[in-house]
Amino acid sequence: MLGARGRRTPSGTPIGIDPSRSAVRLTQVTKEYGRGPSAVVALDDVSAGIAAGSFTAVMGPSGSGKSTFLHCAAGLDRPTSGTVRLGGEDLGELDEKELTRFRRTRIGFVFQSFNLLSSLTVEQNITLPLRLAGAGTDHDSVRGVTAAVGLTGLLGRRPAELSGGQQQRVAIARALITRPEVIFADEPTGALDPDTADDILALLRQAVTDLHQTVVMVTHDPAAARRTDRVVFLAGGRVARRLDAPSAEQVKSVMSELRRAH
Ligand SMILES: Nc1ncnc2c1ncn2[C@@H]1O[C@H](COP(=O)(O)OP(=O)(O)OP(=O)(O)O)[C@@H](O)[C@H]1O
Repeated sequence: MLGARGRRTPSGTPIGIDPSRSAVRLTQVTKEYGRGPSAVVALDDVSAGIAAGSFTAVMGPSGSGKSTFLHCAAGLDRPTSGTVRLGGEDLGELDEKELTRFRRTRIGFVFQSFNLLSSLTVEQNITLPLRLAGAGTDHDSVRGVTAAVGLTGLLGRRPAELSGGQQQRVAIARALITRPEVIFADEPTGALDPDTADDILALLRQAVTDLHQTVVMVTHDPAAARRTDRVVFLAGGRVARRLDAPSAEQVKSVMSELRRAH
């Protein structure tokens, strides 16, 4: 059901999530931009695991390393040192071509700005990852995914003929179509009004609960973080706190603490 929060064990772990099985694991990841005195350490010896089948938010003050974390975890950027394992694969061992193929077939992305191709129809946008991966289009799964995200009847439209919320639904359908091991979302509700944002969060929750996907989302919004199973807080490029089954109030309070401290 849309918007349903997963049931939890007494310890707070959502039922269905196996915390011992990481979909993504970062081990001692450091990422430096630039060299010498002007070098910036965006991630500083970060170790973190994302449980398979969980919905995780990454939060932290501006400049704390959230985007860098997401980019390194998703193989969009390479750490300066440390390892990232996703679905049993050490991303550092893949060359550029293998990494590109890995991203296309095993990872889904959702961005704040939707990143749809304006000249393609909704259906063509959704099936693009399959075509890029050289896979055939399975019409049943396209119908299944478009129905799940509420886009039935809009497949022939172009992005400019859709609302922001509908465009983000297309982006989520496009991320789901390959049944990736992990979906990474960078501020997916940042450009949407609160009601539409809530619908999109419900959809991401549904992908976790009903489709058993793993979703990792960077957000600034405590109301969005409240919908997740766990929040990983970064501060100064390090993991500062973790919060399971977070309430918006708890998230706000940790965020104020971290802003004061950094
Ligand atoms: N390409 C880059 N070159 C140099 N420094 C960078 C680069 N990208 C990020 N940084 C720096 O790395 C640090 C972490 O940046 P990052 O974008 O990961 O933080 P963030 O938490 O996502 O920030 P925000 O919430 O403002 O988007 C910041 O100090 C930033 O200025």
